[in-house]
Amino acid sequence: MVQVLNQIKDPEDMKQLSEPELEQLCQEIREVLIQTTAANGGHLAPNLGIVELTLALHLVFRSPDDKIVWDVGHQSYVHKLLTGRYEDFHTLRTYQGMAGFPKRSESPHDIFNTGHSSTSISAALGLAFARDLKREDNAIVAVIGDGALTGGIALEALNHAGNENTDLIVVLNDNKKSIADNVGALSTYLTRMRTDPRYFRNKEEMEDVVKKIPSIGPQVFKILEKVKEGLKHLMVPGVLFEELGYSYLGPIDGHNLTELRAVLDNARQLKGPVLVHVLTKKGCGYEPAEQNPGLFHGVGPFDIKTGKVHKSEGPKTYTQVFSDTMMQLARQDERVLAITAAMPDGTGLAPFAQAFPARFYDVGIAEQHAVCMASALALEGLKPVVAVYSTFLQRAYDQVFHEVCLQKAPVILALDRAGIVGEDGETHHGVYDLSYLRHLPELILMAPKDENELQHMLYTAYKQEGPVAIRYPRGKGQGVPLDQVLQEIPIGQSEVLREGDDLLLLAIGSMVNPAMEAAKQLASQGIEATVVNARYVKPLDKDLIVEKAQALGKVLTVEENALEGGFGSAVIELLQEEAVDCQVRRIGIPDEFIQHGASPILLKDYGLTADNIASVAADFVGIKKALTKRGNLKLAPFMGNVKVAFRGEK
Ligand SMILES: Cc1ncc(C[n+]2csc(CCOP(=O)(O)OP(=O)(O)O)c2C)c(N)n1
Ligand SMILES: CC(=O)[C@@H](O)[C@H](O)COP(=O)(O)O
Ligand SMILES: [Mg+2]
Repeated sequence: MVQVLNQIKDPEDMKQLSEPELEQLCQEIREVLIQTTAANGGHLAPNLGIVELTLALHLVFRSPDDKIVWDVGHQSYVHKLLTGRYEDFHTLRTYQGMAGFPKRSESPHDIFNTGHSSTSISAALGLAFARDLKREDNAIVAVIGDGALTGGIALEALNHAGNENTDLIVVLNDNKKSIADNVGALSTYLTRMRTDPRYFRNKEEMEDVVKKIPSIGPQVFKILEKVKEGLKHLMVPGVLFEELGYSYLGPIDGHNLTELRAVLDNARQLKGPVLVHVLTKKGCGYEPAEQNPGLFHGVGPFDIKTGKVHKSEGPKTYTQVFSDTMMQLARQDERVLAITAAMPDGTGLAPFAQAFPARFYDVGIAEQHAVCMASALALEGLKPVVAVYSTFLQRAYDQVFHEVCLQKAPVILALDRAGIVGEDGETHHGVYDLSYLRHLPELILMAPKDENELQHMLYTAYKQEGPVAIRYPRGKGQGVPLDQVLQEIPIGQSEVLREGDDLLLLAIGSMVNPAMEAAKQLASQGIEATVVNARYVKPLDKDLIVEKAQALGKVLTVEENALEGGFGSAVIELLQEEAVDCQVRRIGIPDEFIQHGASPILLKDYGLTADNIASVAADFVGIKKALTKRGNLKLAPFMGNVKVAFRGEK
């Protein structure tokens, strides 16, 4: 029963609470987190682990004047609950409800939008410089996880800030976990600090160390006396963060509110960059999440009592089929390697990692490095597959261009979560890859209509001697039978699924089956569509598209990608180059960001359904009939006839 949390309309309200009330608040927050994510899904374990730390931050600092930046932002639920959003929290991650990440539009306490990892220190440094330039006097705090700290941009900012004289606090939330176990030398270093008793010098030892510093020692000691409580947390000089220019406080027990408050209070008083190292337990307070923080990192609806995630029946996911095919290829060819940027489970590479540990690389949250490293491996004759979410490959665009395509390196980019991903929302939808990849020379770019085609495409990619990207959606496949023998799909060859005289429905990837459905609906209205599964965005099946467009005069392209520069754009460019006299309409994502919510709702919103394809197609063909009646069959020059339609627009 919530008694304290509902009284907190602003973090300042917490400052009146007694210690037992604060304890009660922590408990209530954990209950609300569990109940809400059990119903809606969400990032439970990261939030359970950061309850006391978030309370301490809001008790010590004065948000929003003091600015707290949450890295990734998946752990900002507690912050949301403490900043006046308890009443609406039940709408978390639902359509038109509260976002699962910080949003400036949602609250003045959300200082910087996040979702993609490792930006908090850069953002905080920018905020700190702005404060200095404006001669303001507020604290700036970046809260970053040990996983996010493996990201290149975090290290770039850490490097920069350490050499600057500006006041900035970096709170490192170290729970030893990224989504899976954290990786890398920094992570090993942090683990050593957690466990090696030499790092836990007591206060007396510290006093001795400081006093012994020639000439300045006693002075420094006097200053440190002022921050007495924090003194016992001061690390010996020489540790990494001190060397980088930070005053290091830690490691601190991240579940001890009193200690956290004392140390953060000290951090607030120190000048220059400060790093507060906080040790937390991911999933703290809910046994199933403590036992399996990976599963409860980002979890679907589950049963609170048993901790069992609600089963969703149905066919294998695209990810599972990708995973199985990788295993098959790896068994046949020892040159096949798998690379992930901190997502072994999400990308389906965990079984590969188990079976072929020597051929598996988890590079941390380092997409740029993953792609560049893959290029070098490929140039050495190996067969690297970088499995990455479409949205996160955006981080490595330049590596795809510079390291992979320019050198014609036969790297396979397996882009999972392409298209609308649902509840994670605008930062995570993978709706730009066709646009940001298709203009790169040398790259072959494909998208399967179903999971069976995915396995053949992966095999086809494996057979190539240049770079290939395959994009496929989040979630279940179509439930089609999977061929036992992998086959190459000729490069640039599309597939005619249905012949009709009234228009060409030209679809790519996840939109092929809705297009076929639409064709069936149209047939019942007397409209016969030719349906083509394009398969390749690059190279396009030029001859077939030109031939059909010329013959039918009307082309409706359908894609789960931004219209700007996407598949439909490629088709328009082709038809214009070939001076084909026809009309084109496109269905896809318009020039706006897509919010969060269940995927079927969002797909419907954007007209990415069989019903809407049928309705746009019927309208398209209807125009032709009207023109014919007026005896005006002559179509204007091609470009003038391009009509973009989405959301059933007439
Ligand atoms: C650029 C980018 N790559 C990958 C991800 C996926 N991702 C989200 S959270 C996360 C792990 C973060 O670990 P950490 O920062 O330690 O936070 P924790 O969940 O442990 O609190 C990953 C890999 C992402 N959000 N952004
Ligand atoms: C915060 C983050 O970026 C990931 O945890 C992401 O939410 C995972 O998404 P999937 O659930 O699609 O694996
Ligand atoms: Mg972590």
